[in-house]
Amino acid sequence: MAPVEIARRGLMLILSSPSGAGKTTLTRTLIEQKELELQLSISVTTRARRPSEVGDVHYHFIEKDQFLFRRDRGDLLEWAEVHGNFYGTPRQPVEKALSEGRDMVFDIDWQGTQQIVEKMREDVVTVFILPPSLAELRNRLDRRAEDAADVIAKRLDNARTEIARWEAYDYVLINDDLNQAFNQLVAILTAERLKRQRRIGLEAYVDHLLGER
Ligand SMILES: Nc1ncnc2c1ncn2[C@@H]1O[C@H](COP(=O)(O)OP(=O)(O)OP(=O)(O)O)[C@@H](O)[C@H]1O
Ligand SMILES: Nc1nc2c(ncn2[C@@H]2O[C@H](COP(=O)(O)O)[C@@H](O)[C@H]2O)c(=O)[nH]1
Repeated sequence: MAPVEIARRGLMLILSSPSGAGKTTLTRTLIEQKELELQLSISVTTRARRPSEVGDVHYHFIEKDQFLFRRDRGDLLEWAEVHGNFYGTPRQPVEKALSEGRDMVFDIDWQGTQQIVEKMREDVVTVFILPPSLAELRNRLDRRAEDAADVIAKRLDNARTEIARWEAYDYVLINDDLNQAFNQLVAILTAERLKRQRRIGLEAYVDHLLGER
């Protein structure tokens, strides 16, 4: 017999952390696992592209005037200034995915998370990623070797203020062992996908079940 499919609303899985705690690594690993059927929300940013990044894959890299134009036209679901650059989530792909029952993953900061939670609480699952220590956070940013020393210093300066936001999140993970953190994320996703409120097809399914002879 074919497995029973229950219609479900799409969900928005949001990951935030101080710079270097590992949310990009975790997000990319989630997306690479095709069976998880997650779509990445590709943000617009005014930040310069890192050597390892590909435009329109990791970010849509745009100029500040374009960013402000898109923001003021209402194209962004949320936006924030982070570490001296502008970042925002394009609204249209999110609305399309959710209306089609597909799930999206977001790598955004606490300010953007707050804005999306205010607008769409029922569809949002928020996860804060903590590092095992501040020393390891510094090591990771150094080892990543993608940002200039002054950029790394600014990000480390901001880390304490960002970490202070952990209590606003539904789940908090410590990304010490990457595999463990990844498995914990998948467990969160699995449980959230099973939430009764999201499974809009359950009522019809139960009606059908009870109608059986
Ligand atoms: N559990 C882990 N153990 C060791 N290194 C890790 C772990 N998780 C991530 N890293 C490494 O740490 C560095 C920072 O990770 P990543 O870029 O994912 O952080 P981030 O939170 O997305 O940072 P940013 O906000 O600056 O984009 C990367 O080089 C990544 O490979
Ligand atoms: N509010 C938003 N924050 C975003 C978005 N895209 C990324 N980010 C956050 O910015 C910082 C820095 O990112 P980096 O790629 O320059 O290291 C990090 O906290 C991201 O989560 C967004 O669309 N909105």
